[in-house]
Amino acid sequence: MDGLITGISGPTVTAKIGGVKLCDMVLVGHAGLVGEVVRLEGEQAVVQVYENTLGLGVGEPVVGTGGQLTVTLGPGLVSTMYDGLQRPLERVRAAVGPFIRPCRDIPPLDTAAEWRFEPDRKAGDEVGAGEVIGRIREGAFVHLITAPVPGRLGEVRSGSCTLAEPVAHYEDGSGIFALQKWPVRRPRPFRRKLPPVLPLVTGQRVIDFLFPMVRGGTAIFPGGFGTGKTILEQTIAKFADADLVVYVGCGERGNEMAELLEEFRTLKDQRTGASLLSRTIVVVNTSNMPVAAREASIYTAVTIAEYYRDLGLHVLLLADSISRWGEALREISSSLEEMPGEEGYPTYLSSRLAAFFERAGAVETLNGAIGSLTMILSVSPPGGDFSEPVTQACLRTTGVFLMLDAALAHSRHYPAINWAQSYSLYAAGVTGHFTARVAPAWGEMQQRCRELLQREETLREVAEIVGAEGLQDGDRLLMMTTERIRNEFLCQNAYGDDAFCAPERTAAKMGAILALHDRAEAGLKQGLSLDEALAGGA
Ligand SMILES: Nc1ncnc2c1ncn2[C@@H]1O[C@H](COP(=O)(O)OP(=O)(O)OP(=O)(O)O)[C@@H](O)[C@H]1O
Repeated sequence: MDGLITGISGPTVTAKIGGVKLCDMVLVGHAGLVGEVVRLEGEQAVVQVYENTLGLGVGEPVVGTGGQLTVTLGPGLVSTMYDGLQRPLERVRAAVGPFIRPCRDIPPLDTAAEWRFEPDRKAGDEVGAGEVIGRIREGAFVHLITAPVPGRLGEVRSGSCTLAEPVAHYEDGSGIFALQKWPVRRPRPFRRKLPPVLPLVTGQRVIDFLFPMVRGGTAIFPGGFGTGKTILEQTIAKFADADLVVYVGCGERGNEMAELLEEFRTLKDQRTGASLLSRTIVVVNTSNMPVAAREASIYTAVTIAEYYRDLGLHVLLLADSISRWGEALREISSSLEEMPGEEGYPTYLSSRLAAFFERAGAVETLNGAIGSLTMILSVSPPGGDFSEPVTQACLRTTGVFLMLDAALAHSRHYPAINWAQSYSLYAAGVTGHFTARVAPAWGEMQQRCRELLQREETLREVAEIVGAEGLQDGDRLLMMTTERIRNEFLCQNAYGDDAFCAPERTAAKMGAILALHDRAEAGLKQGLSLDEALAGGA
């Protein structure tokens, strides 16, 4: 399966090569750049190259690998920062310096590191495909080492091992390794999908209280330039109630990713007290990296997330921003001279995004455990126009829509989530959970809060005409209460002690605001003036 480059157009390369299939991974040029076959016409293959093609020449070799683009999965993924092709960036920097260039000899997982293998099965046991034969502990996570094919075990090790050597052998001498490779475009299998009903606490009051997330759900927050997308993604990454966080920096600034890593190293996980990095995997494809590799980074990240989900964990995938992936699809599609769809995006944009969102969910794994993969993705609509194709395509498939409002951001109301336009399709189910477990009045308070904010919307128009003084005392009280809701409840400074708010405190805060409102309202009914009613109620 060797061929030759016949043409190059940016990241798209045509090659004369036989025996390759669609989506096969090929190595392009003398440098062995990683690419994927995206079109086949007889012996002519069109290859999408995920690395910088600068200096690549016609006539250079193209070598088929006989398989698809894969990720390597196993112990050692956690705390690592990868690029879209799963190169461990810190080890690459140590080897070749800060400017990454193709280097195939640095494996994604450190094959020299020692792990402790605890066998579940012994020599002579008959095992089925996918059956667990032992486990390796990586910090708080337990990796299940499974048999790739059915057979009888000839030898099973116990104790110290590296990823380079087999932890067990079949009777025919073939080895079973603790690491496995999985094609990124193929969703990992599970026994069955479960309805996502358990809340995912983010620690952001506006989300947990008004637009709750569930484990296994999907959320997007579109917002124009500077509306706080990155800060919101990072705050959720720090405080969300997930076992593991996979954070994808897709086409964003490199310095933001560097700061994030530095912060994660020093910050502690609320639940375990360990460093936040010990529950985080970062996949970066910063704005200066090849655009086409954004496609690879998204799929690499989701496959890693699925692998940890299959260990029975609640995994949260955060991507900032999904629009940069959309832009990459547009660029790739135009270099392939495909028929453009809306605004130049490929016609398959919606189906590609929908298939990606389908990989989220709560599942019963093949081993009978319950795991979930939740996705919270930021969207950067150009010019803050939410009618653009990527936002619209995401809207059709996501359960939570958090609209970041430029006007709120300009008035420094953060997180700038517009409470009138956003929604959560999971709210009904999750409210019951919070009502039963956190505060009996949760559902009722949520309802009242929504009503107050809605009534304020109407009153605001009246107040603009007659002035606040022209309003009746009852209406002025309502305006005062909603101002408190907005400033003290919906606003949350990501840099202070208030960055995380547990559901109990969220309920207490809302309870206090509503109690004050009720006392003052009762005072008004008894004929007190607003000032007297507020003083009496305070
Ligand atoms: N919760 C918050 N608390 C305090 N400040 C915030 C909060 N969210 C955002 N900000 C402020 O808003 C600024 C812009 O936020 P951020 O960089 O996340 O926006 P963005 O939407 O990702 O921008 P871009 O479109 O450039 O990627 C931050 O530098 C910060 O000062």
